[in-house]
Amino acid sequence: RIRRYRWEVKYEYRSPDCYKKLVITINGRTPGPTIIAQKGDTIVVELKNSLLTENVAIHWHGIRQIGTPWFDGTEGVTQCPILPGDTFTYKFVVDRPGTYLYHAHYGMQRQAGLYGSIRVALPDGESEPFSYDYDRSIILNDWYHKSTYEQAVDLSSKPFVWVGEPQSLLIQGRGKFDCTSSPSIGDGLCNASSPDCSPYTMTVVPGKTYRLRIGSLTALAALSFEIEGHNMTVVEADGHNIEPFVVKNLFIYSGETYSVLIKADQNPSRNYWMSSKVVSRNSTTPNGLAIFNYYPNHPRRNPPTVPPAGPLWNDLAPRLAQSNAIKSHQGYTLPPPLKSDRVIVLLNTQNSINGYRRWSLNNVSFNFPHTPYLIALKENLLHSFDQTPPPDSYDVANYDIYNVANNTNATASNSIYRLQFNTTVDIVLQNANTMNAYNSETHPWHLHGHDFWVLGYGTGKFDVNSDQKKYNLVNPIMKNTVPLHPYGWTALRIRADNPGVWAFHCYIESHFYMGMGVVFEEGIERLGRLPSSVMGCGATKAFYRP
Ligand SMILES: O=C1O[C@H]([C@@H](O)CO)C(O)=C1O
Repeated sequence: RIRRYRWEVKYEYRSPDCYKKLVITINGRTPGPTIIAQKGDTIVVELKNSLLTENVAIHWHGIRQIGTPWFDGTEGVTQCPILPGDTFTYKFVVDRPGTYLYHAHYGMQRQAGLYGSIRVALPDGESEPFSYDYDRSIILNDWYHKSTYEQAVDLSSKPFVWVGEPQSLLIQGRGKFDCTSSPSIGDGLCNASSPDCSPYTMTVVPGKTYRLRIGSLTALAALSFEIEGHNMTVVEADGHNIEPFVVKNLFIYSGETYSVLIKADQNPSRNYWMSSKVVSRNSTTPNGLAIFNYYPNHPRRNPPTVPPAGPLWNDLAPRLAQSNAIKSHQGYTLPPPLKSDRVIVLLNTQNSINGYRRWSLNNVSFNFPHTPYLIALKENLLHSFDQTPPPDSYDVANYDIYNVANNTNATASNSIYRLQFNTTVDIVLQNANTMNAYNSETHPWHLHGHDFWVLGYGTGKFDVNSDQKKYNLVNPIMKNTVPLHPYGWTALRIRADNPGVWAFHCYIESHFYMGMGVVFEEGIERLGRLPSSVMGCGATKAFYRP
């Protein structure tokens, strides 16, 4: 079946957390419309860019784009940006059931509000290994009052200006900024009586079980999410069924999706708080709140209780425990190949390069190319990017991950990793100290075009000989986004079997902007002609035939 959407993308004034600012909407909405489809459907989105003076591109997060790598929507990697006034048509197949997302993938535009959910149902006659009465989706987000332009200029300045902690947390596009907390906002910009300025409400019928699909698209924050007084049974992660486990609060990193089952089995005469809280950073951002409304109570009636405080921001142990608890559901996820053909270890560091603050992998900080890689490779425009491959490892013996390193040898480059088609590749993410003493941060890493097996997490420096022996090769989960914990490592295995060019990057908007990503190419020679609609920029102008 073909599902067609016609979207117009625009800047409009909104007050999602009571503070009025320009946000990007789709057909007037942020979050945008939910795409609801069934496995095997073809999604066609005709996107009109009405941003007036700004380009755009949309990434379909978690959809592998098998056979359509040019519609992955990653500006600079798979396509030229969509110019203001242009209409671009994305067309791709949703080949697996599960919970996915979509969002802008141009600069840091995602955090301006251009995002939404994708829900893919099973084919008729098939059922999940769990049951529920109703299906709902929410997106968790954080929210800044500065525009992405101001942030981009700040981050690119000498000395750099950090974006800081977000002003609010949003649940399904709604939050509450305390207008009185900032006396400088006295000019009507902060309006607690705006109709936008009210919490999201999820209404439930007592006794029923809800499948809640939760996605996080925060620009910076790692979150803990909970529903006061209710346990959640986690059953799906990034589109894969997992062995169910029960939590009071769910840790969710930007770019991840989970399905949880919640039974509305508490005292039905009142409402309950839904709450999100920043973890892993000593944040000043107040918790995000929404209302879990038991029908027929009034949906706007506040719960009679103080909202849950959430876990301690700096308690790493329960976060590691949750990462380690996620195992694939027997019979639903293919086991990984037992050996890999290549191991790429990526050391994550914060660096100073020519006085600019950057993030690097193995001392190489990613620069976007002027010509999208997919087109450069297919059309043999190899002069358009650095052909020296980036390194497969770092100086493991001599690098101290626990100290501030001066990294004087870091460079910036737009080179890419070329993987041999149909090989098995291990990627080990290695965390380290930032440029501040005693500080290592959580980084959510997202891979385009693939799901990877998560073979393990560890603390300290990864050791090829001993740590590989501890890999879970029995029931590792497959995901597309995974946390790298402070001072830790995360080991992934992929099959390089999807012809195309794929970004792999930290999901923190400002970090990817500051160079925290790499790009993989595989099997490019197997692809047919590229659609001309993805061309027209950089060195590809000559190949564009409308
Ligand atoms: O990239 C970053 O910069 C700041 C901080 O290191 C600046 O001092 C921070 O927390 C980041 O994640």
